[in-house]
Amino acid sequence: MSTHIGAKPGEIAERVLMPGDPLRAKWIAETFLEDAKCYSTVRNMFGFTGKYRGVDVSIQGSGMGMPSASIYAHELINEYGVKTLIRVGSCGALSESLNLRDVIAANGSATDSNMNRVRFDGLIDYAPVADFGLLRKAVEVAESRGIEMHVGPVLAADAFYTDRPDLYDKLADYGVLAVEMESAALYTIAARFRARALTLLTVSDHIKRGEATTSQEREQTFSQMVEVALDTAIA
Ligand SMILES: O=P(O)(O)O[C@H]1O[C@H](CO)[C@@H](O)[C@H]1O
Ligand SMILES: O=c1cc[nH]c(=O)[nH]1
Repeated sequence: MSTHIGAKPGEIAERVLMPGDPLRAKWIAETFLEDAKCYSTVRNMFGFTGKYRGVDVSIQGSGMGMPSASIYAHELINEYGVKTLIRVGSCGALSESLNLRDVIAANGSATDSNMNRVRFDGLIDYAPVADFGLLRKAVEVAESRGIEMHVGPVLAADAFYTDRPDLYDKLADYGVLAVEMESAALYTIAARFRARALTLLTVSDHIKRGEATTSQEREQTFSQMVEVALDTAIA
């Protein structure tokens, strides 16, 4: 057991999908894996391991925001030997060219989080980026499945409810596709500990148009993103 994950050594696969929502983790495990077993219920942040096309894959909820996701990424890599982490999250579209349910691969992650300012003494604006091999594979998988993949940078924000919508507009001007809350921390921790990480997102909200999916849809309907993530994880 690690501090926040209740798995025994060997119970977590080298390849892990990480949704923020623990109930999305349960849905993914029950819907897409064979012989899925729950290895952790600590804090109700469920984790499961099963087989996808004969390969061991785990699904670990990571919670909302970078402090929570950092804990799970750190422990998965350092205490359980995880090598590949693919976040499967929801996001709010900033770009007018995106629609609800579009799938995004985040090649890089801007952030308003202070975590990397502390890491680098405020001297460096570290650029958290996706693992190129995983990104390329995800794009190939999406193409082969006929899924349009939008590749671009996202914002990893500390706040879900922002006081600065003007900054969202500015980021959109600079090509930032969407906002979510974990990718910068995931990319940074994976880089630090020599693991591979990618963030895939499904547009659950459109910030400019005020469109939104329901919480049930966020939990149980983002199949295209999950299938791309699973095919990428086992490639
Ligand atoms: O759907 P998940 O993976 O939780 O991701 C997004 O949804 C949560 C906010 O509703 C944040 O965690 C954000 O990053
Ligand atoms: O962080 C997030 C996730 C989904 N939708 C948003 O608007 N923000």
